[in-house]
Amino acid sequence: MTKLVFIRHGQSEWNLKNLFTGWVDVNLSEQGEKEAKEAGRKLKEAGIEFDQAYTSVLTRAIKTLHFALEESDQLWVPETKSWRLNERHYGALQGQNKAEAAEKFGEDQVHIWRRSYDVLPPLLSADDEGSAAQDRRYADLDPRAIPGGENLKVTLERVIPFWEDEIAPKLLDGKNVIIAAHGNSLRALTKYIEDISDADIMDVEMATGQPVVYDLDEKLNIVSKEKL
Ligand SMILES: O=C(O)[C@@H](CO)OP(=O)(O)O
Repeated sequence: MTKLVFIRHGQSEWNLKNLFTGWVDVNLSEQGEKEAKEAGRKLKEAGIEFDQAYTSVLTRAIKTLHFALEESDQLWVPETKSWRLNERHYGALQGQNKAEAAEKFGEDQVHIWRRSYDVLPPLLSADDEGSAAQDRRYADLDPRAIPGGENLKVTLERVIPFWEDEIAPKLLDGKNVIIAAHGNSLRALTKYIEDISDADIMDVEMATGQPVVYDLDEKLNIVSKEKL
């Protein structure tokens, strides 16, 4: 049996302020750091040992991974960072307050932007201040791959190639894997591996800093799922 663990980063400074975050590289809040360390203690208690770690290129996920691995005495575990595990890009909503946006555009519209499978948020253009096109960490990416805003469908379409090319082969090789990422990149992966419908995925939420542990058989079928 192979173990696959998803962990959404601990609370970020912008989760705390209730701001749309997406690809904006904010830090963990104090509470978020505690959540990440607590996750590590739970992983240790459960005796889960990893062979490979994956995370995004965003600080809040990377730090969550490191705190969790450090607390479980596994900071040495090899890790790969990829933009493909980034949070969904929230386009021109990034930096806006979610409650204020609901007042301005209506609760329903904001819910559709946040949880519909295929409705895009208002987009950011490549020359907008804050576009990822201006950010050195994406310099090697084809500029056409840099999003101006993503829905869950587009997020899934850029996460899955990374799953298929990098993560699934490790699991098939019997390696235990941890993925520290984001609410929506992990919802995309959850949808894919659990075969959740476009409608039902709207109701799936990931708690910050809570490890979700899957046992997978040799064909990567899910044998069990447990939230620590
Ligand atoms: O702002 C974001 O980037 C995400 C995660 O915090 O928000 P939401 O849960 O609304 O998709």
